[in-house]
Amino acid sequence: MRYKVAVLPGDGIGPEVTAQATRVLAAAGRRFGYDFSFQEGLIGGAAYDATGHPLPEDTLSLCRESDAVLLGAVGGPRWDHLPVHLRPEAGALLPLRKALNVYANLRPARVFPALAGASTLKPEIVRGLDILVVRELTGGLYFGDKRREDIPGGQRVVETLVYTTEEIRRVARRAFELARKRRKKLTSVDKANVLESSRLWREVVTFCAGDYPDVMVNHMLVDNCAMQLVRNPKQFDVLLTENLFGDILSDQAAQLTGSLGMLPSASLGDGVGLYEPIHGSAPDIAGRQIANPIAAILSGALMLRYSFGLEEAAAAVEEAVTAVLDEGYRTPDIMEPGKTEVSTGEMGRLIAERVERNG
Ligand SMILES: NC(=O)c1ccc[n+]([C@@H]2O[C@H](COP(=O)([O-])OP(=O)(O)OC[C@H]3O[C@@H](n4cnc5c(N)ncnc54)[C@H](O)[C@@H]3O)[C@@H](O)[C@H]2O)c1
Ligand SMILES: CC(C)[C@H](C(=O)O)[C@@H](O)C(=O)O
Ligand SMILES: [Mg+2]
Repeated sequence: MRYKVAVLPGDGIGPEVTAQATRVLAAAGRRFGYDFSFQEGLIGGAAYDATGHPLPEDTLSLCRESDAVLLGAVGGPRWDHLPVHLRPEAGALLPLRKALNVYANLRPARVFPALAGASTLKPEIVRGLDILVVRELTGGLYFGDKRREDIPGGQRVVETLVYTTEEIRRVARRAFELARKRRKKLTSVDKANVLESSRLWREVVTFCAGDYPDVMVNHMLVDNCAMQLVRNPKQFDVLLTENLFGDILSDQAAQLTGSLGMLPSASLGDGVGLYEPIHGSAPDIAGRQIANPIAAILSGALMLRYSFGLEEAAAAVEEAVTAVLDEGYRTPDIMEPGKTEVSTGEMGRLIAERVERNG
């Protein structure tokens, strides 16, 4: 079987980590007898520099014609001065998510056994942690009308937060389905004490819950949730929330696992899936082969699972990550005394070799 994967390395550490993710996917293909063809496309600042636009039409067609998309990261200070429609984030990443209609963003935060001591929290608080953040990805403040206007004495900005019943329902149903396959607990996070959009969110989630009587549901205000995530994160199974809250809470959840460099994501709609680590282009460490490629590699595993249904291959990649961490190999962001520090490329090679040998 042949799968066509569009690879969009992007900016900063994006190319360094996607190179390791494709290396591991190729190894999984050799082991399990699948053929992955990787076709690269330009996105972000790299695309702007080469073509004058951060999301060239060619890239969009490549993604639409592929079976799945693997993205590194976009953005960086070099492009921050550009008008908003040409910036890597607002001009490329958000339009790509919208174009693929990937409204459900799955961000699993799992603490690998070897990394319970790498978190900044006490090991007993995070050991065994396994949370799935389900973030709505194509609505909310990110996509509402915005404008900036001059007023006497300064300026005035308007941002619009729009959600429809259907937008909430489709992501909620995905989250309930996922909760059903896990520990059957769903926490919906909102700001219903202030925001009208959150009141609708809560109503729709409550209505959907009627179809999933086996899933235990609770609602939590986002400020409390941020606190609970560091106080007692193991109370959570699936965390369902809107776009902006999900962005913030997932970076926070990532740190529970030891590093932002550990958290993968799958963005799913009804067509082509988009897979990306949740971290950004990390300009502070780019080009030095010290970035952690595990988030990108685990995003590849999510692609195997959710886009291709190759559960055995997905599990083999996750087991290989577990094994390599158990053997004591670490990139600098998760380094601890007595462990062996390796580069981005070495970490990718070790995981790929494991996958190919025995998972
Ligand atoms: N999906 C994306 O493309 C995406 C996501 C987030 C941020 N960004 C963009 O990236 C740029 C930088 O943003 P930022 O610095 O706020 O966030 P960031 O996620 O790039 O980095 C935050 C911190 O985490 C570290 N870090 C991130 N990934 C790492 C990895 N794999 N291994 C080791 N350390 C890692 C960085 O070195 C930095 O100290 C901005 O332009 C931002 O808009 C893009
Ligand atoms: C770069 C930015 C637009 C993006 C987001 O906020 O969605 C990023 O932070 C992420 O988490 O994927
Ligand atoms: Mg983010």
